[in-house]
Amino acid sequence: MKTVIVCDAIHSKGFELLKQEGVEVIDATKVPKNELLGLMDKADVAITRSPTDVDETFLNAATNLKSLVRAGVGVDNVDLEACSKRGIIAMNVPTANTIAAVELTMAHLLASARSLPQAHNHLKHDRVWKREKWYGVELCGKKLGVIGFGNIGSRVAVRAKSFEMEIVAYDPYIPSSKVTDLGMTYTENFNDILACDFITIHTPKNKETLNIIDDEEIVQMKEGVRLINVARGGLYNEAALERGLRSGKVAYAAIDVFSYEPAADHPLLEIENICVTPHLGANTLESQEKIAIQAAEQALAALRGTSYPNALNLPFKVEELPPFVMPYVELLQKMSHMAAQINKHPITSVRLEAEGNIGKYVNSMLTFALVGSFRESLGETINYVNAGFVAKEKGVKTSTIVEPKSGYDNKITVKVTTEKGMTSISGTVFGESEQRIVNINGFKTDFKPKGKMIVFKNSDVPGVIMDISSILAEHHINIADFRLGRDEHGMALAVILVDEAIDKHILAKLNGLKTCIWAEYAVL
Ligand SMILES: NC(=O)C1=CN([C@@H]2O[C@H](COP(=O)(O)OP(=O)(O)OC[C@H]3O[C@@H](n4cnc5c(N)ncnc54)[C@H](O)[C@@H]3O)[C@@H](O)[C@H]2O)C=CC1
Ligand SMILES: O=C(O)C(=O)COP(=O)(O)O
Repeated sequence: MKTVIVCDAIHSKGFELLKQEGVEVIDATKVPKNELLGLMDKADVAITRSPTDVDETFLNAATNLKSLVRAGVGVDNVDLEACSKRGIIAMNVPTANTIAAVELTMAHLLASARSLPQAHNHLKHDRVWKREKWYGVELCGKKLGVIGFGNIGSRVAVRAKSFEMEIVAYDPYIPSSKVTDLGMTYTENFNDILACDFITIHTPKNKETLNIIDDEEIVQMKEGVRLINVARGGLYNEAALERGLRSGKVAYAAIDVFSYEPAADHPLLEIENICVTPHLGANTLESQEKIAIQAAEQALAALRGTSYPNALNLPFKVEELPPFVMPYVELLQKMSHMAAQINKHPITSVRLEAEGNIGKYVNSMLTFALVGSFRESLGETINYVNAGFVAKEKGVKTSTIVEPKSGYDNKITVKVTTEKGMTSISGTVFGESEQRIVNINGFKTDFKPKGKMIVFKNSDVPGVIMDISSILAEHHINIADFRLGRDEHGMALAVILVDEAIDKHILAKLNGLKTCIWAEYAVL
């Protein structure tokens, strides 16, 4: 039975869904992280949240892991490259907690304007009624700098605009119209953000965004600026933030995330003018229910191998390939698998050539050629995630090229080269999905890439078909189809589709025929 391990707390609906589908579920949500490693070898799929670091140690323990679902957005604590090298498909659940994080940001924005937690504590815990101590500022008319205008940042901006704030957005990876169409200001100049009254950040944490706000930036900010971070700890350098807050340059900070978590002993907690929450961005009932259901659905899809929604480390995005490409990728994988079967030697290069519109997708398609080519020697251990790494590790050269049309609307050719020579197979798709192999090593042919087949190269002389059919008849092998291609140098290549499997003795007999140059067997 397939096993899913749930490493961090998720809503019970996620557990229910997994159990309902009959998979074994290990509930490791209360297991200490050092003991979790001891359970990891049982899991085919793991569901994690931010408390579980998916690093080399975790992955070394997860010897059977095939997929990982991060039940949330941020994957800064998931080593995607290490997953890819192991062929583990990593997915996240990118939008189910958007609103939860947006609304927490709004709460922090308002709390920072009016020092809500401090006023609350003063009254409730100190029992002091001192209205004059708690003068805040208004959001209305103030500038809000938004760093990162994705799912969360853009929605925070829309809500803040309805509070009559002026929005200035910085995000070099989006078209400016995404901002300007909303009547907001788009800037490429980070100084425009530093000139704002409030600044909120909503980017992923990576090399580029780590410490994006440091001492140098704080110096340039307005006196009394207010900073909000509901994205990731470390985007604002925490030591610099502490200095800014202590000096009064930063009037207030509202922080949900820390560079290390749990952060119950964090130096920022010592500071007065701050509102902190323990990474609550995604913690609404609605969001957790949605995330758990989606994470469970993604885990189940991955277990079935049917799809990998929101996969992060596939070298292509299946959703981005137009439907007409899909039969070609399937065909390409079969052609490459066939090439590797009829030329069973260590592969030195894989080349993909394309003609017609399909040429636009040639780079995304290369992965399928690699998976097909390695399937014969590596079996199920090769997949779309690790194919590129395996090729690199084995020193297999890869290349793609778009060629001018040669008669077909679209045509793809895979050239698999081994130490013994190159095998070239071309194919096309008729109508919406009729896959056909149309050329093998320069010999024209036309057959569906399906089933058991003998590929037979011979001198083009009379009697060959008879010789082949009598050997097959002798072994009670039924011929389902026979396709013959000839060249102008007196050679021919036949593809003989058969109903029964061909063993090595039959193949040896075929190879022993006088007219035979070589005969190989392939199953697609
Ligand atoms: N506190 C919490 O519990 C939660 C935190 N998050 C975090 O919030 C952040 C944003 O999440 P989403 O909006 O869902 O992600 P998203 O992927 O939709 O948006 C991120 C945006 O940041 C932009 N960006 C990337 N590098 C940038 C750079 N150097 N400068 C400016 N912009 C840059 C991207 O172009 C993108 O538009 C993530 O770090 C995520 O992990 C998300 C959900 C809950
Ligand atoms: O989705 C995110 O990026 C979050 O930060 C939420 O994290 P969590 O699942 O609550 O540990």
